Amino acid sequence: MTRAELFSQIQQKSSFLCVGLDPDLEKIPSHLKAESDPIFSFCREIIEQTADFAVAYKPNIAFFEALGPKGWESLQKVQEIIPKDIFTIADAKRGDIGNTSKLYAKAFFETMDFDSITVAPYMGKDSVTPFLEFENKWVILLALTSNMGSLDFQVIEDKEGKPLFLSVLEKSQAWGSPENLMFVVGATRGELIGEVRKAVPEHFFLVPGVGAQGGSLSEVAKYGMNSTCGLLVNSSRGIIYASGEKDFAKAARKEAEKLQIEMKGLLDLYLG
Ligand SMILES: O=c1ccn([C@@H]2O[C@H](COP(=O)(O)O)[C@@H](O)[C@H]2O)c(=O)[nH]1
Repeated sequence: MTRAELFSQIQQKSSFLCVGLDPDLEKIPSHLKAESDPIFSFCREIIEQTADFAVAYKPNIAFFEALGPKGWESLQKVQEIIPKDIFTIADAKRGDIGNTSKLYAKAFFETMDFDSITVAPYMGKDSVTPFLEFENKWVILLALTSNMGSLDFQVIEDKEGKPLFLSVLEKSQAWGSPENLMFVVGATRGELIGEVRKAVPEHFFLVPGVGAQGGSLSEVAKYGMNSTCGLLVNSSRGIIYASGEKDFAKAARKEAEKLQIEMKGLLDLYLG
């Protein structure tokens, strides 16, 4: 999917919502456990009920691979039923020496057909560029993450006072372009989102951390929105576990709709 197509989806749906698919066998409603593939059934119902409001889905690979071969099978099935006009993100946080990254890229872009993958920048250029060699596919590079531990390394300043996350943004911009490179920026990072936006005015951000982690959607839009929205805001637990009962998918729909309504207001406010 191109950046223009993504923005067009955002405009059509008045939404920049990414629904996170983090299906945990211990949390899904118990009636689904009688199904042959409970994880797939859970995700399918969530997707069916939220697709009107979502411009992206982000399966977190950990929740699938933890289940072994069966989990990979569920993941492949989930990826295949996501409507083709909706952007897909494999939240896998990969990255290794070039030779190995190439195979990670093949796994998620060819064996499976995800539009994008999250990648850790720590191993540098040769660990990231193999993912960027695939046409119409995206790398979403970790820049300033939503967790407390992001303060351990990402904000450490160099001799000139520049924090590490800004060095990551500046350096990596040369590896790709706003057409194939996005950045992960946590919703919990408040005003720092504005610093990231200054460094990379054109690129899309994947923003996890609203909902269960308490990040503010209005702050994200205030500091992070650009003229083509430039934001995919993710909520996982806040949507998919809105209810643990038989009505879980309807409850997920309500939560997704609430976020979409708030997003429409923000798009109207900032983009007119
Ligand atoms: O900085 C990051 C990067 C990735 N994540 C992932 O996003 C979702 C968030 O889930 P919630 O339930 O909405 O908190 C989850 O898959 C994380 O692994 C992140 O939270 N922060």
